[in-house]
Amino acid sequence: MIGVGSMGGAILAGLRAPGVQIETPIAITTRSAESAAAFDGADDVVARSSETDADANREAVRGAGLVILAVKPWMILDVAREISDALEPGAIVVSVAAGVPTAPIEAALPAGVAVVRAMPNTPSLIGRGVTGIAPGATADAAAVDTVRRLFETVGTALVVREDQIDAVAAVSGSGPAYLFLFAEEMTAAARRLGFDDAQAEVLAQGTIAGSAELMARDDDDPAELRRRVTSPKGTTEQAILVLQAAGWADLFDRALAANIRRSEELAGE
Ligand SMILES: NC(=O)C1=CN([C@@H]2O[C@H](COP(=O)(O)OP(=O)(O)OC[C@H]3O[C@@H](n4cnc5c(N)ncnc54)[C@H](O)[C@@H]3O)[C@@H](O)[C@H]2O)C=CC1
Ligand SMILES: O=C(O)[C@@H]1CCC=N1
Repeated sequence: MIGVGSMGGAILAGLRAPGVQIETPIAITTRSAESAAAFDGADDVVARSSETDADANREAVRGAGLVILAVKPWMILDVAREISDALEPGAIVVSVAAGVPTAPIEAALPAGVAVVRAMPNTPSLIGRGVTGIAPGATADAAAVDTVRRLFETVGTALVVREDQIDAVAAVSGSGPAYLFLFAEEMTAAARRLGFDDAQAEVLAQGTIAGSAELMARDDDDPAELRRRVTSPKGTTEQAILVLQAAGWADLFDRALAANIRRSEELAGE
């Protein structure tokens, strides 16, 4: 894995969780020596720093059947070119970068290397990720299956067409941030109602976490779960009316469209 920041780190933590069966050691690189040193002593990870070792990325991919590129979108092509001559023939290269299509990555790599795009999210850290996977032109069904199984070890994986990956990023890739924003705002609103920080955290964040878990476990859809809270002529109804009057449906459409526009821009940067 090249790049072990927020997203790479979440995938790595999910892969290292007890019960996950994966061939080790996992070779990783980070930019700083300090973040690589955080893995000193681990017997399942070999970490290198690209800052202190110019060959770190090439060394990490040597002999690897599966390589995950988890650096920033604007660095993906440089890193692909950098590791190109060290890749095993037949290796699978997965890019989790937002925006960057498979075609330029394929062009930066040797023929015979399969490129697959994946759009994961940070709940992969706790084995609850959602990942969209799309093969590039060079990836066959076996390569897609390998990548799907990899991401299934850290959550749920969905194979989509590449032209749907930006939309996956807008919904599930970025999705955790929308929920955390909701949690921030609800906690702040609870504080403004007079609760102290600890109380506001329990009331707001405990409710969001419990509701998410209920939605995950209950077969009923969110509309039905909401109905069960919203007594006719009750209190919830009044709050929902205020929220809906703010134009939520349109707001979500506009937010997701802005997200997709940024992916399209990233493709050209
Ligand atoms: N953060 C998220 O929730 C998601 C991020 N992504 C994608 O994941 C990628 C990484 O994003 P984040 O993890 O958020 O960024 P980040 O900044 O937290 O992590 C980037 C990592 O790349 C490393 N790095 C930088 N230059 C390097 C080099 N030359 N060689 C080796 N490692 C190098 C850094 O040390 C760091 O570990 C992006 O392409 C992003 O679009 C995709 C889905 C969700
Ligand atoms: O914000 C970003 O660009 C990345 C892609 C999806 C989630 N985080």
